[in-house]
Amino acid sequence: MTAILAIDQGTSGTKAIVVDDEDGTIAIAEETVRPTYLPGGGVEQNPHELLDSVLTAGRRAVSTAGRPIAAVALANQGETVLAWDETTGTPLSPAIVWQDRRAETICAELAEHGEAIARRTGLVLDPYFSAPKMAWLRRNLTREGVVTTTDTWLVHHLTGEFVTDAATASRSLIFDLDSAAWDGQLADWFSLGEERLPRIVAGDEVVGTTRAFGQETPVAGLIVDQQAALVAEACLEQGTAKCTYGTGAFLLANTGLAPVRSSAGLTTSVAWQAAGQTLYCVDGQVYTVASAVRWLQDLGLVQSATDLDALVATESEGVLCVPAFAGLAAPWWAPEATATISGMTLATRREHLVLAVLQGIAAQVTEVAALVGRDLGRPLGRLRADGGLTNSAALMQAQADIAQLPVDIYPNAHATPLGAAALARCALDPTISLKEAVGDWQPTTVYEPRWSEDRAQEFRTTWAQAATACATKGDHS
Ligand SMILES: O=P(O)(O)OC[C@H](O)CO
Repeated sequence: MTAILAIDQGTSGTKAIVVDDEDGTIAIAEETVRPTYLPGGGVEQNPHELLDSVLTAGRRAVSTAGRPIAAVALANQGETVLAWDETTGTPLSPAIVWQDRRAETICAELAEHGEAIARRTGLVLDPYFSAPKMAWLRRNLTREGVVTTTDTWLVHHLTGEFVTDAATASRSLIFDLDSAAWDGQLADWFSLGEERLPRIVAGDEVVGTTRAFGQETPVAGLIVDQQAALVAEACLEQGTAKCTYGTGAFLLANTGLAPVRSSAGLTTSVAWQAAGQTLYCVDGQVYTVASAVRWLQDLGLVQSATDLDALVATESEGVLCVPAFAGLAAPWWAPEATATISGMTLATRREHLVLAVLQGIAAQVTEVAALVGRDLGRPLGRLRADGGLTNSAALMQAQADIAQLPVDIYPNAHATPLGAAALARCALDPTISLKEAVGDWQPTTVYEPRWSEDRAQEFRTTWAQAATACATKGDHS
């Protein structure tokens, strides 16, 4: 019986679970964290709040589980950065969240290197990734201390080590995808050449030990949250794909041992490093999903995400939403794009707005899914889905309808921590394969497309035109 504490430090909250290889998930604790949205596209978090949430949720889960834990695993937001003092661990800046777009100026200045950066990193020169944010932070906030992604800081607090995992490093724009190592030339371009960068570790590596959750325990299973969900959903073979519907939606497809460069405007990253191998994935992003629902809540149109299905209209009556509340990612890469809702009349009710937002999210995921299929050389046959918003039948049905794909709902609300836990299990026992650590799963629900192909195609065409209009409206170049 081996119990693992797996912590998912996400944008809107931190979830800690204790998962046992015999009894499954035996304890869950969650802490909300609140990003601050600033004018000009800034999105920040209080680092103390992040650390407190990790410690509080982790300790509560361990205490509820009431049994010793063999390892602590940590999934992180991927591209969120902060400056901190390496001796004391004290934060020297707010955490600059992945949704923050203020590093756009940094990217614009490096435009002439855009192609070379894309070739070497598999990413697109966009403020979403961590290096532009690190450079922006250095220029505007502080030159003191080290500047890293949040995982490095959290793990330093737990273990005293200075590390990040290969998947997180691959989200930076200063990481060479083929050699899976930091790239000095790229770091120079971002004026980060003098920075002390963390040691890159594998997902199945024990990086140190912590006493933060009781007795001394190894820390292993470091990974980006999206990649962790890819592991949990057993997307272990080339060509398998999942979409997580959280703060944003992230569709990732495993491309195996080959870092396939997207010809379709998607990004390529390390999926995970384990058993001495580096696996890669291609991914597309919808920046605002739960954030878009939160916006509906803030306007008083819905009370909570659980209201969506009760309030949604059956037909949108021509109301169309492009939910680009924090710019548009793949394949538009338009950080300045803003959301639009069109087609409203005096007969438009909040139910239509709710449906339009849900359809807008599903349409954006659909465009990404189609491009993933292009990069894989064959269309996706089905879509595995996890994340809090898979609870909305209206969203999932819209997804199946618009994408014309069956959507398989992952049966567990904790895909991300489960993926990190699987890697930690492999770290504790290298004789276990990742496949064995993950196990099989059956969808709780399968949403089959109900729309005709023609209707889906017509909707996609209209929506894509609206998205392109949003993307070009924000383009001042
Ligand atoms: O915090 P989440 O779960 O919305 O995920 C954040 C993403 O990984 C950002 O790239």
